[in-house]
Amino acid sequence: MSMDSSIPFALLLALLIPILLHIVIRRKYSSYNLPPGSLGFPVIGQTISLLRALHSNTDYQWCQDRIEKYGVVSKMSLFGSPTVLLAGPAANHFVFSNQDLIFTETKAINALVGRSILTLSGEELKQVRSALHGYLRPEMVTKYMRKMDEEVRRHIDLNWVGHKTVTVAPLARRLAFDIICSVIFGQGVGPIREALAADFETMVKAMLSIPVNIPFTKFNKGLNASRRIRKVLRQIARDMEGALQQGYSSSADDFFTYMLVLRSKGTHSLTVEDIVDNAIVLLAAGYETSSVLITFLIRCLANEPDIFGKITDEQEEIARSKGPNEPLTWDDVSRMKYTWKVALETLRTISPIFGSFRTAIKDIEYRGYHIPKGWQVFHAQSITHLDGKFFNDPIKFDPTRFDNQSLIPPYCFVPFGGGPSMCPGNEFARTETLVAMHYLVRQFRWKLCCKEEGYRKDPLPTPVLGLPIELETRTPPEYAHA
Ligand code: HEM
Repeated sequence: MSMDSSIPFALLLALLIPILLHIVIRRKYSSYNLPPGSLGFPVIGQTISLLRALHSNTDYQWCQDRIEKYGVVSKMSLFGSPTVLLAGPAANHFVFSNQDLIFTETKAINALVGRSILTLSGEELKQVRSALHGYLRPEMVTKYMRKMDEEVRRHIDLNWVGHKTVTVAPLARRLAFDIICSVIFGQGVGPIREALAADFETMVKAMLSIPVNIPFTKFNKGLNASRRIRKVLRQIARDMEGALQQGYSSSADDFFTYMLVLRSKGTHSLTVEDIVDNAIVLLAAGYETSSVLITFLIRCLANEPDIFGKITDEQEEIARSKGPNEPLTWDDVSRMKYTWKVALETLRTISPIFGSFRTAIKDIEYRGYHIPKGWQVFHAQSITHLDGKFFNDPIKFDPTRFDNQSLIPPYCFVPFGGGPSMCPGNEFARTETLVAMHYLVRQFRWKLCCKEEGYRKDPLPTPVLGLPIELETRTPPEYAHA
């Protein structure tokens, strides 16, 4: 076929394939009332357009455009699967409480994090969920305060003090990683933690990669990193198991001991290998999201001097009630009410998690439409955060919205999700963020180096330059500790 004659042929094919696909789907699901919308071009569907929107941070508008065209339930095709987009408070309630919609497993996630809360189902998932939620419940977080306080001070002394400029995003990632590492398995500072930090960065990048396991692909590097992480954690878990068997271990604050004690009581039946897999998820889920909150909170404060001033006043007041070098306590953190409202407003305006992908494990009906078994749901949960129907003047940064949280309509503010899979780490995230802000605002003032710096979703919000800021020291470090 000559070049000239192949062009009309390709055009014809481009026209015919969606029509054929439409006919096949119509036939297969003739008895179903499928949501409105088009599945687009085979395999690709709307994937490229969504990825482009995430990258340019226009995903909110992307979803709104579809909602205006088709309503709050519409079908499309994403990452090779027929998908239904669900948005709005009613959809949030529906998805969070629906046991027949499970997190979509990808080949990459399965390979990288093994048998964990993200991939288990049925009774095993219930057991793991209850154990993890128990490990992160507020009474447990009170016990982790001391380590959080130590890690924040160490981090600031090492990375902020004496610097004229710092780049916030990588520092916030490292701080959140150090905190969770020291809490979860008591891994102190040193070469093991350094190696783990590097391997986690590589593994997390591979979670959304194309699962092609040939040398030097993102996925291959992620797999190798995940193997090294497993080896280190397995050894730590075995050491803890040994200590427990010999009666040496008195505390169950570290995740391994906590899980091994629960197993000995018959609460779950996970192997050491499974416990390691879940520790990996806990670590990754914890530091990825909290670091986004800390980063954007720092950015918001640079843009809002009045709010910065009020937070400083609140933190100074708390510091005045403490002795020199006295670590923060749970009571101190409970008094940081205004600072937390500012953090909530940060989560509203820049939610670390835009949405999630779930898979229907049986036919489901929503608002009169069918979601067939095996289809994906793209749940754009945070779209309600910026909807003027629920938040007056939604673009305005206004922490007073959280003065009376009962006025916020149900399922409209959901940064931590909801229902049985609601983020168990919310108290942990709140505490570490407030501890970090206490020491930062007491010691420094800051300005953005680049006022126009935007951010993209990668898939979590990431400032394009990493958020460089100019620092001015307020209180000399020797006085800032308490
Ligand atoms: C600002 C910080 C955080 C945000 C915004 C956040 C947000 C979320 C969201 C939206 C979900 C999914 C809920 C759903 O779709 O049903 C989730 C799940 C989860 N998060 Fe967080 N998270 C944060 C911090 C943390 C921390 C610090 C930890 C651990 C220490 C953690 C551990 C988890 C785990 C294990 C799950 C899976 C829960 C399950 O499937 O039952 N998160 N988080």
